[in-house]
Amino acid sequence: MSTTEPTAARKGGMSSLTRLLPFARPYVWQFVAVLVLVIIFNASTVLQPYLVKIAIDNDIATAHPNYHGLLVISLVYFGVVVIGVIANFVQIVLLQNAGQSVIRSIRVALFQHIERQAMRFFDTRAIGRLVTNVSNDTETVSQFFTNFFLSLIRDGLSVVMIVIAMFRLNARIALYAMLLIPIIFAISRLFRGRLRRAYQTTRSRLSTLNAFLAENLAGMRIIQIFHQERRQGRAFLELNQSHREANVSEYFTSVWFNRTLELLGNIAVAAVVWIGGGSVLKGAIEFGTLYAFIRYIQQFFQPINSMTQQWNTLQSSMVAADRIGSVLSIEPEIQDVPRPVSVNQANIKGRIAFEHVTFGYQPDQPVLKDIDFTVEPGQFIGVVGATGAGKSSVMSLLTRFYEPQAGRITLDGISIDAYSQADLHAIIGIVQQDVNLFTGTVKDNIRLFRQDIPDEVVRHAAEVVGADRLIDRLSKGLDTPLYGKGSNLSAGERQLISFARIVALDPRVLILDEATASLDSQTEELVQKGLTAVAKERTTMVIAHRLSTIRHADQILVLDKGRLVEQGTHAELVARGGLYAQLDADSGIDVTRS
Ligand SMILES: Nc1ncnc2c1ncn2[C@@H]1O[C@H](COP(=O)(O)OP(=O)(O)OP(=O)(O)O)[C@@H](O)[C@H]1O
Repeated sequence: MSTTEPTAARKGGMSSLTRLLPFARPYVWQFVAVLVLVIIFNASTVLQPYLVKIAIDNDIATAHPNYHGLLVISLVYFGVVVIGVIANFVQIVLLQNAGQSVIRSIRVALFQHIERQAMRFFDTRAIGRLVTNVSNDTETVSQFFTNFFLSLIRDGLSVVMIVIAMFRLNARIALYAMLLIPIIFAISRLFRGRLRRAYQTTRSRLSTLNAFLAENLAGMRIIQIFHQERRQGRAFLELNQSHREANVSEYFTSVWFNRTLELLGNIAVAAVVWIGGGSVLKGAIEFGTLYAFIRYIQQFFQPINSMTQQWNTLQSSMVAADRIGSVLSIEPEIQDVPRPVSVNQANIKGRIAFEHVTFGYQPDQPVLKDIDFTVEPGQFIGVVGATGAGKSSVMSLLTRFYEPQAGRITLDGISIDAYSQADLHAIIGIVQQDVNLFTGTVKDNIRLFRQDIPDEVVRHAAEVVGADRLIDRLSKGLDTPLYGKGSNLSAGERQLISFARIVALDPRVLILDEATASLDSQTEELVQKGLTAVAKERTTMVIAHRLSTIRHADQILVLDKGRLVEQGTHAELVARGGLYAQLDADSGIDVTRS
């Protein structure tokens, strides 16, 4: 959170908070029950001084002390306290349960919403920021549903009940007490801005500290290799120092505020003792009434203090709700058509056609221009071209991660837009150079947590790509846990897992995006053999830096600056003497660097 939150964000925050209210709908009865329990608890608190007053006036400070009446009042007092404690306990449990359930729903909805976004969404956003949205911002909003909501009803009701009780006891002293309200209001106003600024500064410095920590932990290897430990240590110290100062200052402001209210409370008690004591001496009011007044004045400050503190909660919840709302309001750029074609995986042939496709990540800067080619079912296609020629972009369009500005892409003669994205992604499988592994076991990563894929299939997939030797070496075989992104494996080993994954998931169309780059030549040969066997039954498109990988392809597409400049078999293209032939002359060399 920045130190100066934009006013617009705060203004929009209230409506963002209201937009999150539907998440609370399933728990409305729990909130109603909380309300009832809060009333019971408050009534118990307000009743206690009144019962003591009755005991003093009727049974103690009277000419005829009444022991029996005292016992009855004591028992009633005890009963009232017990009811209050039970009501308070159940209310806290119910409210926390409802509040946390609301947050769980918001978090899941937010995550699922982010999952549905097209790639452009992720291109333009820092992942760290989205993580903050899903974890911290939802946490902050949860305080609205628990602390703020509770304070509003509990403390608001307390104040009202105490005021009523005071007026019922003695209207004159109650009116004097009401003089406190504008004073409390002025003090709260004075501190409100300071408290908010102090709170926001602490939050902002904490998030800077977290970002620094996350970045440095992820880049520890670079820090150590370049001897930056001391410098980063000093930078971390400075961040912690500024966080410490902000925290102390926040605490200081809050203590100042509380103590000022406490002082005012004590001055008010002294005034009541003076005014009320005088009335007792004159016999205008009873001693018990004075006692009750003193207790009410003390009780009066607690809810007001608490409500003022909740002002911060409301402010931060509004900012957080606004940030959540701004993500939730982004409609996924790429959506399924209302009635996608129904797909039977077994009947998919895997014929792919690009029809005059033009595409740019920025619409006015095309990176693919008028791309037109057809891949017949079961063909093995190589795609080559220099760095930035557009090879990966072709694959991103085929998987519908992005949509072309012009032209059409079809699968088995049907535009890929007509398929649901879930079906399309089940038909087309991709292996990239950067392998993404998830926290879980080797098996989880091969079958991508799909429990319907049996162990035998996973093992067979590993054997096909030669990953079985690796797995046999691991301490627990397929059940070996992989740490953060598979850091306990080498780059090549991670790649083998991703090859096994594609075999296990069995897509009809296979895309290998420079996938064998991390493998040594011996392992690559093994993987190639396995993949050739797998590729036989399906359409395969391979982006290759090394021409040897695609020499035997049925067709090779040569891209140059976003255009498809040549197309044919290796022999045809070499004979043609164009760009491919030039690349081939450097055969064995990484063609992107040629
Ligand atoms: N997500 C993106 N947002 C904006 N521009 C992008 C994005 N991805 C790629 N580009 C640009 O599009 C062009 C084509 O990139 P692409 O990744 O398709 O090339 P490539 O042939 O696969 O390159 P390489 O061999 O280096 O992987 C490049 O100019 C690149 O800078």
